[in-house]
Amino acid sequence: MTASSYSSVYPLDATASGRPTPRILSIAGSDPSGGAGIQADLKSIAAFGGYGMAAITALTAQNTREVSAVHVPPAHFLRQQLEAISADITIDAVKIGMLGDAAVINEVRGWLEEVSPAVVVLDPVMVATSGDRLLRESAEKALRSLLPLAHLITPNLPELAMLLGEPEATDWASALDQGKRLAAEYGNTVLVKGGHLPGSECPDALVNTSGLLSQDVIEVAGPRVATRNSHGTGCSLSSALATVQARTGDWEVSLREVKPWLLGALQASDSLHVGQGNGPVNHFHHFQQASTPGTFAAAMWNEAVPELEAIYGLPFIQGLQSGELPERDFNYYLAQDAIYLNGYSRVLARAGALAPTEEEQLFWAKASQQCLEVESELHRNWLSTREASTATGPVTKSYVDHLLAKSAAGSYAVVLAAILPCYWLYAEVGQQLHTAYVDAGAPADHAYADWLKAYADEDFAAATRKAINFTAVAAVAASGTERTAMMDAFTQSCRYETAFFDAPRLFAQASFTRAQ
Ligand SMILES: Nc1ncnc2c1ncn2[C@@H]1O[C@H](COP(=O)(O)OP(=O)(O)O)[C@@H](O)[C@H]1O
Ligand SMILES: Cc1ncc(COP(=O)(O)O)c(N)n1
Repeated sequence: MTASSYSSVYPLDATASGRPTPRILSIAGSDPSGGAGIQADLKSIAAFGGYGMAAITALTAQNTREVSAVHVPPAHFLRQQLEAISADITIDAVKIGMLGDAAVINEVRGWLEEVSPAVVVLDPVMVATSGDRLLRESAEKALRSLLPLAHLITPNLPELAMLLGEPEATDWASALDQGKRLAAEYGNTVLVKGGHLPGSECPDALVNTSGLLSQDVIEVAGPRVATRNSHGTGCSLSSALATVQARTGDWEVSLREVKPWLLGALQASDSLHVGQGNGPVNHFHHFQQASTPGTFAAAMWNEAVPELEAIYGLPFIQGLQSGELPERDFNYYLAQDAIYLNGYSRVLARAGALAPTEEEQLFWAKASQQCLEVESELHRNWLSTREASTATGPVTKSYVDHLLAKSAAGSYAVVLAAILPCYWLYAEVGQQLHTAYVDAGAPADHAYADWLKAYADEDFAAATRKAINFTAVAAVAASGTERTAMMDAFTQSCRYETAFFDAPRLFAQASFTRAQ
């Protein structure tokens, strides 16, 4: 048996939904491969709920491996683009990226002086990740003249060194010192980025020495992701910061919101399969987790698949399927299940108490009652003739404690996420075991025939689909923090499901050791 990439109980698909927004202008170069430049900016702006606009400074021919050509259109045409936008549209923030040459820089400077946008983030792009130049050397002086017009400057370490005319920093402390010197020289805030340093950590820090921040240096830690896919990280970070800053007006809040997103985008970059070189980051990874009930359900399923694989590999499940499972293990499982169901019933009742609609209240109240009925059925029909320990086992205790803790915390969405694996994984395992039993010709002399026949219950599968839907809908209404807590609770419960099926083996082992 294997866990397929799609749930057999619940149909997974996704639909899009819209969101409201600040208006953000990117003044940058085009990367036709979509990972950096205006393409990355527009994705990042959209990822943070902004309305993205783009005035193109230069066209590059590039992919994930190299920049093979750069074409800079006449600078006065850029000015026309900028004026067309500012004549009509209120711009809440501007992000500036690749500028190409001094003529372009001068036009941008002239326009900035005229319009004075409320937020200006300058990413002083000089060299691409691939090592190709994106700013003429002769334009470096002109670029420095733009710095006083920016509120936030986001150089990488080579760019920071060039702007100061110093050698590149090789450790974090000297990078911060350089950031302080640049901030002091131009009177603005500098974001010092750890991307170009070695080591397992990848911190960023906001630096401002004129008292604009709560401290001169606000460091936001983060782990380094082991990936080559860092094409466009600087572009993505700066445009995301411009967008959140336009909404919050606070650089620290903005960085603390953007940094974990960028980390997730780097971690999810492999799934994009774009190019052979330094690939792009996955800008919409967080959206894909929760913008619709379908996407959240799919994200939960992704978490559940490894646990299902583990469950199918357990001697308990394999023994249940073949009929060779020692009866002692099965009895232990049934006795623990009865204890578990009693606790689970209380948590289901709590979900009913927290439910936002009468339909859901009724669903969970009924589920809670049915759970107690199954518990007494277990005692009446399965346990009355068997010998099994009635003490609460360690896995049962931990699993129920985990559920009770989530229900005590009071978030309906989180309680549902904790409850769900018991439905979903049980229904999946039931269906697989039942199918395997039927495929084997439904042998009547199978030791667990009655159990396997009862396992794949269509009413239970229908209830599972409802439970998944309620959870996924609750996720869309939940805050980002609550969704993270949901995913945590869901994953934890999935792990307990696996441990629960493995508990009879561990109990038998421990009894054997004690008897020695
Ligand atoms: N491997 C990585 N793991 C985690 N974060 C990274 C990694 N590489 C870059 N970053 C982050 O990406 C952003 C861009 O950093 P950096 O690579 O220094 O700039 P640039 O893209 O301008 O060269 C920063 O927030 C940095 O911390
Ligand atoms: C048009 C354009 N703008 C900026 C960058 C820098 O991005 P990165 O340094 O992350 O490759 C790029 N490669 N292309």
